[in-house]
Amino acid sequence: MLAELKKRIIDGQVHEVFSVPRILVVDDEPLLRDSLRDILLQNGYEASAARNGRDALVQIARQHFDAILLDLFMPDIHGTEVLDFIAKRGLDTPVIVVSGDDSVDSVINALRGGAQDFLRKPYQPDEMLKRVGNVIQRRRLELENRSVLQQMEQSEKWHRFLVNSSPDFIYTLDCEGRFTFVNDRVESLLGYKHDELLGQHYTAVVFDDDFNQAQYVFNERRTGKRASRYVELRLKCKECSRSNGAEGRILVVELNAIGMYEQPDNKFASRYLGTYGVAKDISERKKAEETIHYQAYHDLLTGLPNRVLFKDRLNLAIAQARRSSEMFAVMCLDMDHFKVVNDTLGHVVGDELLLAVTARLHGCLREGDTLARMGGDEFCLLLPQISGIEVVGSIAEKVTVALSKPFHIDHRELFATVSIGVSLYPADGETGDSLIKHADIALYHAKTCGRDNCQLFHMGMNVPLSNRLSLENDLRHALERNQLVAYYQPQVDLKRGHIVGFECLIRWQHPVRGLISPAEFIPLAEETGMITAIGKWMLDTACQQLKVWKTRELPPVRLAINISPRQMEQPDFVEHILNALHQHGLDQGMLEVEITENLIMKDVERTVEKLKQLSASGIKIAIDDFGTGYSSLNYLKKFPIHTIKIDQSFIADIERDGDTSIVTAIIAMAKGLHLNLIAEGVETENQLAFLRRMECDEIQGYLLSEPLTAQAATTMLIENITPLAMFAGR
Ligand SMILES: Nc1nc2c(ncn2[C@@H]2O[C@H](COP(=O)(O)O[C@H]3[C@@H](O)[C@H](n4cnc5c(=O)[nH]c(N)nc54)O[C@@H]3COP(=O)(O)O)[C@@H](O)[C@H]2O)c(=O)[nH]1
Repeated sequence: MLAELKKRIIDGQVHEVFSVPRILVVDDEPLLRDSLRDILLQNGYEASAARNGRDALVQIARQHFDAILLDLFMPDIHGTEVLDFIAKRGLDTPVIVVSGDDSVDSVINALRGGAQDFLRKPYQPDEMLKRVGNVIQRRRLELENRSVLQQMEQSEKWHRFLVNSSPDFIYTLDCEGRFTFVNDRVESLLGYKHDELLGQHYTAVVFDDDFNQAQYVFNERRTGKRASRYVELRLKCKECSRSNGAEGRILVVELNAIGMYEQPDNKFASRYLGTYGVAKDISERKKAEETIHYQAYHDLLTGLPNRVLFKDRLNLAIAQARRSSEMFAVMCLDMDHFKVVNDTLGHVVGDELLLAVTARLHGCLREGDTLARMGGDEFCLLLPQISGIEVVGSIAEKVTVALSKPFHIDHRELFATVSIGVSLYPADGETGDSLIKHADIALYHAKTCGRDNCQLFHMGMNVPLSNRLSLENDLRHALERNQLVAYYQPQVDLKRGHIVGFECLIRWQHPVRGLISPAEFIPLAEETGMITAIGKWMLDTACQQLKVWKTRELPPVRLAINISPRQMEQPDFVEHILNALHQHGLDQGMLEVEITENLIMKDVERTVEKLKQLSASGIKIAIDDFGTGYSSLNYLKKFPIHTIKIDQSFIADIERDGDTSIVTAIIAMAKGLHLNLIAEGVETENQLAFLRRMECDEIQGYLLSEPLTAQAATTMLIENITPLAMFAGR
């Protein structure tokens, strides 16, 4: 069977086809032509005939032949022109020249013209068939070779493409450790061109500190599971390369390497050629791991060690101090009133202040000290190798001095003080937790001692803390057990000398501890949320008192109650006040609510809305402790405010150093805005005289009266004694 699976290349593509070889017989002599064609047909070929040279050109141009039997001497064109035509068309069809002219020249010309063989007329049919079979077989082998070659080239191209487009650095080394192949990735990863690295020793790219470890993986001879896997190494990028940004860079890679052998399947029986390796760039992963690690141990705002890292350092300090019998200190610092800054000026300003405080605290550290942020406004200092308590004192002093200057943040001048608690190793604890706990207790004491001071822990401090816990417990029962009492401090009109109102001030009649000041339990009530119920109690009590006085037809006075931030936040805050007044049949104008500047600034929009509702109902609104908070004067115009209460610290200044500047400014401002003005904490005749001169509207203070029980306040109203009368004309 001549029909066979043939690979034919058409338009550069290899096509596999089954076909019978097709032969073209070109001869002008009809007898010869026909006999030749018949022999071919009888022997299984497909044969066509061309009667002259031109006919041959037409047929060759039209279709493909597997071989051509070509006569040379034809009347129209010579056989060599047909050969020319075939050559010019780039056809690889084998041609056997069949000619009566067997001169050497003729043969040479034919072969030069591209003929594959020469057959002299007359020929033996067997000889002719053998020649035809040969050229067809040769051509088939050529086609097959070409196809295999093309496949290999294609496959090589693919492999090269895959290796070069790999995100990893792929290389081979010879037995001496010199690069014999590097893929394209080397340029973007290490900054080298191929040629620069080929022939170089691998140490050219290994980071010096990693040489030892590198020698095992770069000289890897093992294959299979025992070969080097996931070895982490640092490679250095080409140093002089400025254009690619790889200069001086270190690349962290994960390397896999195996030995290469002449026969990969049988390394024992074959020669070792070198090492093949793949290096994956894991710099980004390492960076991410480092970030996660950093975040786990540092405070993100300040960059300081966090609680976890501080405890770790503390444990190290304990181990070291134990070995060397040394003393060290733990200092807990808490910023005073930081919450006010955050609540009123916002977290951005709060964060700026924390950063500025951190910077100043840094300036107070010795080498080896650790400053950590434990959360919020709380910092901890670890002071190793303390020679004596006086060192702690001087560091605390340094901190206080460093923070004493104002901070300029967001065009504002802010002040920050800290309360400090200190514990010492080993006297105050031998574990990290006990040292932190005791420094915290000392800090709590510093807070209760008026803030902005430093307290060294001593065992006696444990008691008041437990007191605080029992105080909290007792406060929960204070309401139901009727232990809360309202006191009333008169507010007197300076011109007329009449009592125009009272400020309601709460007290706690504790069964064991006696009368407890609100300064001691109101912050606790705020912290625990109990202030909401206590505030409601105070409002009801004040309303009841007003009702009693109204029923007894005493001169009408207003009562002022203090409102805490948590009360204001209650959704039914306004409703509750209006209901209370309504229930007791009271005129709204008899009640004044006192709020602080800081409370206003906490949530301006919502607060202004609630205050507008109260004001629209006739309830008066007073700003307490005026001048001490962080606020904008803008709200004085925006808010429905009736009264300003000058903070007692400014009134005290009049007496202390004769500084009247702030009071003078506040009075002028209140008058300009037509606001009622009350001076708080008036204790001396001197202060009274000044306030009278400045035409302050009302005063309140110990000079006239301390806060009174309901009964004493009632007596004062009944007898119509005006405390001011005593000072009239002075
Ligand atoms: N949310 C609530 N807070 C309340 C309530 N009752 C009181 N408080 C707040 O507790 C703080 C302490 O109050 P208190 O110990 O009663 O002190 C007040 C006065 O007694 C004191 N005062 C008055 N005159 C003088 C004086 O001449 N000298 C002097 N040293 N102190 C004086 O001042 C306090 C009044 O403060 P203020 O409220 O700012 O007008 C205090 O902050 C109360 O607000 C309550 O029911 N709810």
